Amino acid sequence: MVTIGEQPGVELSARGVELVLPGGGVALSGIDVPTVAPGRVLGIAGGSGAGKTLLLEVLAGLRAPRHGQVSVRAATGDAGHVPRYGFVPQDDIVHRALPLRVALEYAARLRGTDPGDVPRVLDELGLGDVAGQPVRTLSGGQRKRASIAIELLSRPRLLFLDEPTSGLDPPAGARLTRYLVRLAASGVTVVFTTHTPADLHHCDQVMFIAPNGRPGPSGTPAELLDLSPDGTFEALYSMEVPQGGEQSRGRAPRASTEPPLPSTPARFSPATGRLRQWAVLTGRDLRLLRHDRLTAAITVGSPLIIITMFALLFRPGVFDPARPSPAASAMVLFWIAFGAFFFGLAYGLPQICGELAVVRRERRTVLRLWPYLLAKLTVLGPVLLLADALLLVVLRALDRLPAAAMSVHASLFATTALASFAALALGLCCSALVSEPSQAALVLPLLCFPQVLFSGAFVPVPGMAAGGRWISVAMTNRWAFEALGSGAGLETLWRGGGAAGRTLLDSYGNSFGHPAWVGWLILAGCAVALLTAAWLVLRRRCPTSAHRLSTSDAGPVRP
Ligand SMILES: Nc1ncnc2c1ncn2[C@@H]1O[C@H](COP(=O)(O)OP(=O)(O)OP(=O)(O)O)[C@@H](O)[C@H]1O
Repeated sequence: MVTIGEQPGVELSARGVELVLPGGGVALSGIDVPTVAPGRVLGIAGGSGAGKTLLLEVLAGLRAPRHGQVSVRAATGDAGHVPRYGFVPQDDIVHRALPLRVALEYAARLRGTDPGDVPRVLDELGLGDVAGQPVRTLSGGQRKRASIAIELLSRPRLLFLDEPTSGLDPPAGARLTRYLVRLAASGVTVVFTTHTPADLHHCDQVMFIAPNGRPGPSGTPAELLDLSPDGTFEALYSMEVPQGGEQSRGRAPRASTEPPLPSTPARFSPATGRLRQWAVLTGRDLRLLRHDRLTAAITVGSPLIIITMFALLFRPGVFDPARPSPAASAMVLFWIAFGAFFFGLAYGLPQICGELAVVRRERRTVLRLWPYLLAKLTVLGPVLLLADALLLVVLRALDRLPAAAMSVHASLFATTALASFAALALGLCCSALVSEPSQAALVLPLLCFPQVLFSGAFVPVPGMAAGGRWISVAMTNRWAFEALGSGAGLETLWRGGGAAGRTLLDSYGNSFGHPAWVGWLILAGCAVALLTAAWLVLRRRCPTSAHRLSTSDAGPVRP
């Protein structure tokens, strides 16, 4: 039994891994991973596209192999024990707008670890001097170390790193590899992929993946160099060994020239429950807005610009019961409905796609999706409510809305608020579906057009073709427009509006005949359904790991 501090070490091995890609191609076949003892380093090498990342993901439990078995065993003899593990992806994925220390503090809180540990981890990785800098201003090598720092916060016992030295100059790469060796000497089992043969000299064990995911040679660096026809690692890249070939016998513990890192046990909060995650994520979203000034300015500024445009566009007095202007009153209400929809959609669309990689990474360890989505609503909801309220107050103050009882204005506000929330949920759902903010920008007009065309404002629902009527049922803007019309008493106004009013009453039929709360129920239902859809999309796109991090380090093994 091997125990590090209060934590047991972790042993990793795999046999006969075969992985099939979604398209049906076999990416890995017959791959054996030699047993990596606690506190040892395994380097995975191979040509570009050989399957190193895929194998790392299989070992980390992020992909299920078609055949074969991965064994991750805490060296306690307790089969139900789940070791803490970390996965550092190839890209340096950290919120770039945040100062490094702040980004790490939020990562620590999310994982239920002590944010007070952040300075120690930063110092260990030589990042203390740049702790206050926004992540986007760090060099490539510093960002790589920042990415590793995030995983170290939860003191993993098993650490996977995908090409940690890529993009670094040779001395920086060597420093990072030596750091990993020291980390291993403190009891962490380290597995990393690399394109740099020099990295392999630092490993306890090395395995090659031959082209097309076939098994390559494996063993200690010395054994492999003996095997190599020219005594270099480079000659082993294309070498294939028969399936089930001899595995590494391992080697005696390495005598490190540098002292191992301290292995003090981490201080964990009892759990990162949903409520705590929601609070941390809400704080982080607020902080992101604060540090990303341009986004904050657009968030606050765009409703102000739209409200100003509405104020300039509409004439005053169209709701005057003595001299109503029926067609103009319908247009005012439609554009209010569309404004509320647009605020919500424009806020929601950029939210997830810009940080999908971060979500994916956090999801592998601790992130729960409902707290994540609810944090977005918590931060953006009040801004939306404020924008909707301001829209109505300004238009009423300028006599673009009826001089009616408070209850009428409350009804209009409830409609715009629900329309905005439904659109926000639509925006979040589409944001989860696309991969890039640029794609989200392309989706914006595609989502807006049908909401204008099929809202029933320009072509009243009774006048639409059958297909259009069906589509209009799915348009939140239709229900918002009708609820606004009902709440503002559009039918009563039009009855007193002479021939023009009567014509409109005929063409709009029963559009405003139902009470506003019917529209509210539909809008609320749409918001819940779209938010659930966003959750489902995220669940599919951001899988959890089979050995997902348990911050209490005592949960059961997941199947
Ligand atoms: N999601 C996917 N769908 C289809 N093919 C994929 C997917 N992920 C990886 N592949 C393919 O599987 C093969 C192995 O990919 P992998 O990323 O593991 O290679 P790698 O050895 O890490 O390469 P590199 O060193 O260039 O990063 C590649 O041919 C890649 O195109």
